[in-house]
Amino acid sequence: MKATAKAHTNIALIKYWGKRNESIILPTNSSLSLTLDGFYTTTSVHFSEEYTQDKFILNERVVEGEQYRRVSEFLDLIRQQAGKSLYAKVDSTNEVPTAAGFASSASGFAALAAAGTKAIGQNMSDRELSALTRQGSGSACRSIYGGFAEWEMGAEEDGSDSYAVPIAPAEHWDLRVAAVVLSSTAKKVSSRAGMKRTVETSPFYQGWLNSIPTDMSQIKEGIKERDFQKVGEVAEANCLKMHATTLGANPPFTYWHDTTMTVMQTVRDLREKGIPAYFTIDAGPNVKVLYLPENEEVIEKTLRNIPGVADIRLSRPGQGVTYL
Ligand SMILES: O=C(O)C[C@@](O)(CF)CCOP(=O)(O)OP(=O)(O)O
Repeated sequence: MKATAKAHTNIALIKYWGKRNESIILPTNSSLSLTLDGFYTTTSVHFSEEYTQDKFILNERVVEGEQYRRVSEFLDLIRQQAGKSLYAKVDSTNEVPTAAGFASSASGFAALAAAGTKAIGQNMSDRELSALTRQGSGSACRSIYGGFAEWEMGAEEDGSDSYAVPIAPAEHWDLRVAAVVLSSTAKKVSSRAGMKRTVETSPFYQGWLNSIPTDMSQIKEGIKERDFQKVGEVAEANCLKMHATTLGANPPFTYWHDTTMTVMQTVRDLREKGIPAYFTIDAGPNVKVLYLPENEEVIEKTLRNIPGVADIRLSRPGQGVTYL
């Protein structure tokens, strides 16, 4: 009983930032992302009676500790849903330059969910697979689909209506993303810890939640119309509101380093010069820049010249989960 699946990471344009339920990962707000072609995980899962415990291999190295525990607990969910008690060997290869500030957990859990359910003999709908993936890592549930996907927060407390739905396929719009990798490697607050502290202590948090419905309807309109200015403005403002909540947390924190802000200013300067570009930032110092294909050369050159920038990784819209 073996299967292999491939899933891409995604970049949130409307951020998931807060849980209303930590144990089954239910969010406080809906979010929307673009699946990216450049970064992906390939995972094979083999369930067999020969195994006396789960085994997790990542990029040809045996994984133990917290990362192993999260994978083994996720396999428990798959075993439970299938009514089986077989152990498994999980073999994953990440084409996600973890340093690029992309949540490799997004492509990782989406590929694991797809390969694991297939291997154990469960044929799930995309929504069921997304709801399962959500319990591994929230943002991963959006990677089931290619192109633009919305993770509907749902209202049920058992999470049965909290999963991602497709908004537009990758072919709908060739929107490009440049990941600006900074050389700074200072320890950061994880997205899980960062959103928990913010939800629990930031006086700005309710303001963040209040702004989501309008942001979401605006950005979906912009995607439908392929209106780059509208999508870019909403995404950039949404990211700034998310990060504003961390400044009000107790204790306060920010993910931004000095080079983060230099990149943000450079993107604003590009707009001043008539080159449309917008930034978004997740739970780390790295910046992702949205741009249009015709400006790829000037965008890459400008970003690469910023002191403190280690690398630029370009990406196009990517496909949803596939079985190999
Ligand atoms: O991707 C986004 O919507 C925005 C973020 O990347 C941060 F900016 C959150 C990602 O959180 P995730 O790693 O999915 O958390 P988990 O559910 O605790 O595993």
